[in-house]
Amino acid sequence: MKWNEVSLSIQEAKGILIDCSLEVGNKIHGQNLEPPPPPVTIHRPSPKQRRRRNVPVLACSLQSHNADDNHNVVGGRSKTELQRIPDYSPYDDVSKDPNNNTNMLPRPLSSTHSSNSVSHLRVAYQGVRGAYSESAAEKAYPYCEAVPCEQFETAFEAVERWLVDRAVLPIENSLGGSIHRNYDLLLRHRLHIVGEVKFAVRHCLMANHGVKLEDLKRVLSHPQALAQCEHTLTKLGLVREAVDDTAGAAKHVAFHKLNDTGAVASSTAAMIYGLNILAQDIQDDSDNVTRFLMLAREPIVPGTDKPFKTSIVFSLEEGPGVLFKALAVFALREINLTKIESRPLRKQLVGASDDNNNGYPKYFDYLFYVDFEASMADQNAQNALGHLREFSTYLRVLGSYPVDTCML
Ligand SMILES: O=C(O)C(=O)C[C@]1(C(=O)O)C=C[C@@H](O)C=C1
Repeated sequence: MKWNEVSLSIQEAKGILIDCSLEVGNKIHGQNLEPPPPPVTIHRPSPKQRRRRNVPVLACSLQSHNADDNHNVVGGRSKTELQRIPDYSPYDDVSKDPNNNTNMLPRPLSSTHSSNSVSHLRVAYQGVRGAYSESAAEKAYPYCEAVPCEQFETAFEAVERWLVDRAVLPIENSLGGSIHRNYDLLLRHRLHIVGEVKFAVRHCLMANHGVKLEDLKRVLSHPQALAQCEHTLTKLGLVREAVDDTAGAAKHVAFHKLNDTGAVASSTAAMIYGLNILAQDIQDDSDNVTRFLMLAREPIVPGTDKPFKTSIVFSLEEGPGVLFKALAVFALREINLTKIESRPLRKQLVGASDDNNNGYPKYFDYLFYVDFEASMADQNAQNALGHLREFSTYLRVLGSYPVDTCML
């Protein structure tokens, strides 16, 4: 069995696609996203727009001329068709497809596409200008046009609808833990992880000029940022209020000229929105790192020339020791796991049967997300997934991508 044969069946893929086609109506910074126009198109910024950074996504209908997106017609079929029927990818079990024709597969990105060499890309991130996610997008793709999105889901949709080329979204933080919403969205959408970015997050407490620390009664920020500054904010006795992103908090405080409210955000956000920094490095631990995922419509070809990591999601039959057995497939082959996360399994997403637990309905089924240190180009990793597949009820490779070894 080949690495690309380990994934959900075509039937299951259909289920996910149908589900995600129902999810419409999100907004990219105030603009309603219409259902995808036929044919699928992408907004290519004019040279003038390209010079203006952070232009929010506009649904418009110019054809793509991006070298990276040259798969509009694949094997005689338009990209539109390929997206409506099962989303072909090297991760799908093509051997189960009666119409299997590898010529129809979109050409995967090469592993260099995930590296810093890609410029002129439009990269979606969640938040407004000055958000940590914007900095992470710029670290992942220097010279890219970073495109702000209101919600995580909007960023996923923007990639799927060819409005942008990539998305960079947070997945875990060394102090605050996992960003569960993005784990759930990874399953619901059919994007591929093509890279990761680790970003050192250094929070500042900021307020309008003239406002002193003792004037503050409350503080606004993203829930993750508030959690990362728990001790400091408790010591200061500030009431915490959660908003969509850290830079959005700074913008709100500045825009409304609040004089009893501060924001927890980056020094970049303080500069952009003209706020005064009252305290620096207020995170509970100086090692505060957020890991972001780089997402694309197509996977990269995994390599063995540098350290690679692979992310998978699976579910298991009920029974004693099944999780132990699942993890043993990696231990037996000396493959190191770097992350394990469990999330509730929503049956309609993976097409699982409505099974009973000794006659009692079962409410608590789980999906397991695992990251391991190996490339899917490595036979050892392929063997491990082949083994796991023997007793998993669902298995999908989310991506095999280079490890980020450079901290910013
Ligand atoms: O609000 C921001 O600035 C973000 O980029 C989001 C986010 C997150 O979701 O975890 C990213 C990094 C920090 O951990 C705090 C917040």
